Parts: sequence; structure tokens; C-alpha cells
Amino acid sequence: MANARDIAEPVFRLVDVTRVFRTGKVAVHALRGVTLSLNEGEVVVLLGASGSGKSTLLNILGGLDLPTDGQVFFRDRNLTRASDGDLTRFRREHVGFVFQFYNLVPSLTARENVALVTEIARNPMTPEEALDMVGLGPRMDHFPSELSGGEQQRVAIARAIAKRPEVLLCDEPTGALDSKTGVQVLEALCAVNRNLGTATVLITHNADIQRIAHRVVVLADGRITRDEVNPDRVAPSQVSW
Ligand SMILES: Nc1ncnc2c1ncn2[C@@H]1O[C@H](COP(=O)(O)OP(=O)(O)OP(=O)(O)O)[C@@H](O)[C@H]1O
Repeated sequence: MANARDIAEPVFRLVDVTRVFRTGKVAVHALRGVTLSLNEGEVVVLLGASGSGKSTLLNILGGLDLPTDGQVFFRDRNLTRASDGDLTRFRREHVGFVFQFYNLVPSLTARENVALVTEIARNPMTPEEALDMVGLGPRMDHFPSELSGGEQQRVAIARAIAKRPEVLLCDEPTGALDSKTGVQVLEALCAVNRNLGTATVLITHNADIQRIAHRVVVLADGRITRDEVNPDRVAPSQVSW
């Protein structure tokens, strides 16, 4: 019997995407013909050696960059043909980003950092709801300097999801964290995926983290070398590095 995820709608479709960076006479082929679909509600872990094209792929999904060739669809919208203004609207309305470094405003509390987004979004949750979802309800009046690295990253996740984006794109969200705090960040990401159904793409260098994914995609030298459903998904608490 097909399970719900087998028949889920694709959120993103990439068709034969290439990205070439040209600096003077040097051309770097960061992506070489990537074809990939990402489905609603999926947690996808993206693995690959340094320089294999992971961030380039994430930037293209998030409308921060465009392919040199190939097509990128978000639902039925062709992002490859979008104007700068369309891409800005696409990012604002549909995409949450989480990076390795949290980029919080140091003079604002956790609640105020999240409110920066909720004040301008169309149908946001409250900062309190977003911070509760990542387990930071009791710390919402603390300043970033009063929070651990993992807690600051969870504020950044609350800020990214408060506008209820359909996709959450995370570039090494646990890269600066030890295993124990990193697991708490992964738990926050999984809670968001469970509660909001947010399709989540997570870049990591820690191979063990792939065990929390619904699907694992591996890049090598700009090409996909593996794209597989994970049959034995585990909770973040089972993972360590
Ligand atoms: N703006 C740019 N200009 C020139 N080359 C670039 C640019 N961005 C990325 N590249 C090159 O494209 C290739 C892929 O880079 P990318 O950052 O996507 O890899 P990655 O898998 O995310 O690496 P890492 O794990 O080290 O972050 C690399 O060779 C990189 O040097």
C-alpha cells in the first residue's frame, strides 16, 4: 500500500539544473545536471563533501540564486523565469532560512527578535507560539548573550518559522554546536515539521544526522549520487556525533 509520503505533492522540482560560477577565465561547475523533487512535509538531509554543491543547491531552492541552465519549479511556478521582485516575494512568503550562525540582534530579546518577522508577515503565529514550538517558551525574555548556542539557534528557527513558511532551508544548522545541543536543535526542526508540515531541507557534514530524515540526498562534484527514502527514521535523541 502506498503511504502518504509516496503520493505527496512535490513542493520543488528541479530539472537538469546546472550552475557555473565564472571568475575571469576560470569556470567552476558547482551543479552539473541536478534533477530532483522535494515533497510536501518531507525532512530531506543533504550530504556531500565540501565543495560538492550543497549550498549552491539550497540557494537556488530558496530563490537566492538562479541556475545557469535547467528549470526550477516551486509548485507550478517557474522560478527560473521569475523577476528579482518575484523572487523576493517568493522568499518572503514561502521560505524560511536557518544558517550555521544565528544572526540574532544582540540588543533584542528572543521574543523581540522573532517579532521583527511577525510584524511584517501576512499570517504569522505569535512570537510566543513560535518560541514555544522550539521549546524556548520559558526563555523568551532573555537576550542572545544570556542563551547558549543551541538556544540561540532555536530562536533563529522560531524566527524562520513564525511566518508559517511552506519550506525551511537549513544550511549546517548544527555546524557550530556540540552533539547534545545540536540534538536539541534537530528536535526543534522535527517538531516544526510535525506541527506545521513544513518541508525541510537540512545540509550537514554529520553523516549520522541522515538517520532523522524521511529522505537522504547525496551530492558529489555537483551531481546527485544517491536519493533514497530512509526506511528506518529515528528520533533526533538517537543521533550523536
Ligand atoms: N559565488 C561563487 N563564486 C565562485 N565559485 C563559487 C561560488 N559559490 C560557490 N562556488 C564554488 O562552487 C562549488 C560548490 O560550492 P558550494 O558552496 O555549493 O559547496 P558545498 O557542498 O556547500 O560546500 P561546503 O560543505 O564546504 O559548504 C565550490 O567549488 C565553490 O568554490
